[in-house]
Amino acid sequence: MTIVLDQLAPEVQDAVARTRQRVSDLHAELPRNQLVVWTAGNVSERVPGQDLFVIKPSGVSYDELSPELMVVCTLDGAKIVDGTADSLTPSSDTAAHAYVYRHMPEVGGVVHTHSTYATAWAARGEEIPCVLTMMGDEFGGPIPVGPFAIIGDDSIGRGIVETLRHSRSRAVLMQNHGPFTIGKDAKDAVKAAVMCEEVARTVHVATQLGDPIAIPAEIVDSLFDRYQNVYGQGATSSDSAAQPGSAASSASAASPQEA
Ligand SMILES: O=C(CO)[C@@H](O)[C@H](O)COP(=O)(O)O
Repeated sequence: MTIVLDQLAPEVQDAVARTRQRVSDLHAELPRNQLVVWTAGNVSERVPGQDLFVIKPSGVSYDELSPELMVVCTLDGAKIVDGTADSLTPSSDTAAHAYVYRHMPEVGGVVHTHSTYATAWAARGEEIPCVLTMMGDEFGGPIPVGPFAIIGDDSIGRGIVETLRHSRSRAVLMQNHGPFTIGKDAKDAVKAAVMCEEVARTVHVATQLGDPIAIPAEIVDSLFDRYQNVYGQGATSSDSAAQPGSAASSASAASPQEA
């Protein structure tokens, strides 16, 4: 059945418009944080309460992106009639993002970059060991490597889900490709992409100087618990809501159906 945005309920159209604005704005964070060059990388966000998500169009310059150009897709990765030109195709990673949304109901945002240091670890197929308190805080352990996967079908999404399902990390280094991150919303996933690159760079520098010292598992647990549950401006703020990967989110997440 063809879904036509203009024919959806007014509140759904409003939710789509707000998501388009957020996703468009967040794309500016990728070049601003030096995570991408040219048109590489992409951000998406689930439309709250709907089986829809918003993602950038493929191969369009970051300078030209605007809310009106953000493409609206079903969770199968099919573009709906969203008011953009039929010729405006969604990101080449749309199938991967869609797979994550279908299989990880707690995830509200997905980001992919080719940030230099994280991608260098991915090129070696090596996980980033947890040797920084920032990694314990943000990722709750090492940042894992996902399998080599072909672009365009479910392979990347399957690799992301299979890897992150067994990890507290919200970042995965897809081998020979680059980092994909997840979050409770797109902003949260962008933050994970920024943090992933930062720790990839620092741990790389550390390995050039000698052998980094691993942080004991029980201390990683306590760092993760404090940062996820106590850090910041109070337990009621949205920044301290259950994160994908945290115990709270795992407890509430439905079982993946198709993996
Ligand atoms: O690595 C890839 C393809 O997986 C992408 O990051 C491209 O670099 C950007 O693709 P579009 O989102 O513009 O299609």
